[in-house]
Amino acid sequence: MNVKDSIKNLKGIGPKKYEQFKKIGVETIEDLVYFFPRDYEDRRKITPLSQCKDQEYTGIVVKITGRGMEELLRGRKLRIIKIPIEDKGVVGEAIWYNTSFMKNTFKIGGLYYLYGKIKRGYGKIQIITPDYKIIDDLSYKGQGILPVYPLSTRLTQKDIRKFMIEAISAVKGQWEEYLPMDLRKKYKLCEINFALENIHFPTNLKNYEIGKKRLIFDEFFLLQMGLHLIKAQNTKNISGITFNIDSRVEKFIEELPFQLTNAQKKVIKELEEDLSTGKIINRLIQGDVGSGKTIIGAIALLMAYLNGYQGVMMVPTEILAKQHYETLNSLFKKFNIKIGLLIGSLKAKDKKNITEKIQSGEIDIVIGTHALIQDNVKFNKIGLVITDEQHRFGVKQRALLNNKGENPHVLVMTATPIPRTLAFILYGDLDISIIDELPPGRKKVETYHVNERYETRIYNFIKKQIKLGRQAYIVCPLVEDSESIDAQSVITLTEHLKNNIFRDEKISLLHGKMQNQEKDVVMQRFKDGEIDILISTTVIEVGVNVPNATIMLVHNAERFGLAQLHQLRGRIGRGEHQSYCILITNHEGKLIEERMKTLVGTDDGFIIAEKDLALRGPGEFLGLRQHGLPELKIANLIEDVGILKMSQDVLKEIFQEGEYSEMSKFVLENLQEKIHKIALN
Ligand SMILES: Nc1ncnc2c1ncn2[C@@H]1O[C@H](COP(=O)(O)OP(=O)(O)OP(=O)(O)O)[C@@H](O)[C@H]1O
Repeated sequence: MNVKDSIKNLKGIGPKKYEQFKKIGVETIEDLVYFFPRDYEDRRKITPLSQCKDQEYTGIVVKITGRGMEELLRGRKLRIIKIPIEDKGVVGEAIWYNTSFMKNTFKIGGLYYLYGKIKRGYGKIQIITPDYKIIDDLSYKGQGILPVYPLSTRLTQKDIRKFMIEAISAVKGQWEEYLPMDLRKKYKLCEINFALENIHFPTNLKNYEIGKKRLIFDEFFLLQMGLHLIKAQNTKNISGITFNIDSRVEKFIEELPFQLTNAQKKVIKELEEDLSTGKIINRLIQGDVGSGKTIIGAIALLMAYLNGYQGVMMVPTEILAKQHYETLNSLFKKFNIKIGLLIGSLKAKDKKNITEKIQSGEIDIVIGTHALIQDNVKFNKIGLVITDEQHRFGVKQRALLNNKGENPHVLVMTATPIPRTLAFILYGDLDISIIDELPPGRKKVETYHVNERYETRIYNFIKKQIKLGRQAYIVCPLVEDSESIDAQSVITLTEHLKNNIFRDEKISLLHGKMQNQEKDVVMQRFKDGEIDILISTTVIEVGVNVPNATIMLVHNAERFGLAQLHQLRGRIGRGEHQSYCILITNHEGKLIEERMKTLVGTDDGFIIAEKDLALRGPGEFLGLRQHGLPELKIANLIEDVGILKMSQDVLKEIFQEGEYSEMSKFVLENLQEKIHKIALN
């Protein structure tokens, strides 16, 4: 038998069983062997019946001492089948429910191995619905370590175990090793056949660990190999638009009201190098909150413009789109650049007008939201696509925008630091630039974690700040009160504060349920200093830039993710004044305490992101179901970070002598199909 053969070749798999396996994605022997256990049962131990403990799962060796009895309970609905057992003079019962045939299954006087849950009480010892096996003599050593598979169809553990044993032995030794021996030795990775056998039926725990490590490695390695190949493909055959480095860019940078930080300079240099070589750039720019990503985007857009191409920037909210639109207009005052704003809330007539100008090339740079990816938006000559806050857009949306031109350059900007490990997997097809430095002169935001009892004191403090001319944000998790969620709401809190606390201050609210126009007016007034206190949901989370705001008060901080709180805190500390972030939690708990402590203790977004990821797991961390993470079968992004790093090292080593070295050819030839399956699906 071959690993590619259908599982129909296994004894006992008829059309019905086959259908069941198909449902869990298993059609070939290979699929089956790559269907990994979710857990194991240690069936090596045999406990004397007298020493079995209540509720314990264990194996026992017993003699069947008589015929089974059947009892009817609950108005004859429940049948209990009791089989008498005995071990060294101690007697007990094996129990089954509603399966009368069990009465006649056992040979009276026969010796059996039973594995199941023990129940003790009222002087009785019972073993509940155990697995059983007739054995020859008392020297029986148990069944070893048995796999427990995830069950979702009508297949039973017994079924899967049986077919697995058969499959593994049918293709024994046939799994092809793709890793060269010296690499395996260096990184202490076992041979693939050994790994696959020991992940299902480990001879001992050590071999299980060894096998598991190899398979986790494979999963990470193949995934990254796939991304590596996509990246190579993206850049190899298709040539990108070449942007000439224009001295006007240099001049523009010189005339900025501030000096670029070294980190910003480094990223600009990386961009210039990429853009002038004729390859297509696909680059992720990661920077912490307030690190100055907008100016990088602006410089890239300017380069496109000076080379005669249109540029586009897509952002996740209208507030942000408008803010960038204003920033770019003021930055590019000296140039004759036409900038357009395309957002969903424009009147149909204005939208039509803008799209026409985009198509005719009259508009050079477009800033917008999702409205940009509508079918009717066509570009004249697009050379650069920037998406801000990438992970709020799906991968598909990014592709739609990228496809609006002939291979435009792509820059992805994200303000939510993504832990390196995740970034490699989510954006493995992109080059990564990191801005790991804040503009000089920023004062560190002071962060405090308190409970509700401090509210009055905090409100007094806010009053003082407002007297000094500053502004404040107050964030709540809910828009309006909810019966099912016990948390502060924007509407109720605004009423309360207006009537009782801040009678003299100018106070306004902002939330996602308001009309776009209303939101704009409020935001604009806050920017202009006409509002002192803005009570808001997290609509202000990304990108909003009001340097005069110095207070961020978050109610029910326990309800937000760490990365999200860090983003909120990033709204302050953007000007010359000392800023304060106050996190009020309304529930207690060790985990809440630990999370708040992280925020109080550091303002490094990367450290916070790592911690958030570790505490909440990747799905929660990214906050979206469609987060683009591949489904991993055996590897765990948090627990197995060490192996992930190792797989990255191996990848480097394989390609260090070039794509066509003996080593990389060997690995690639053996892997083509697998890479496709894992990485490109
Ligand atoms: N090198 C610099 N020196 C001084 N100020 C700078 C520098 N670079 C950017 N800034 C200013 O810092 C502020 C924050 O920049 P920007 O809005 O680009 O941050 P960001 O990285 O987009 O942050 P966020 O993700 O929080 O919005 C802006 O007011 C910008 O003008």
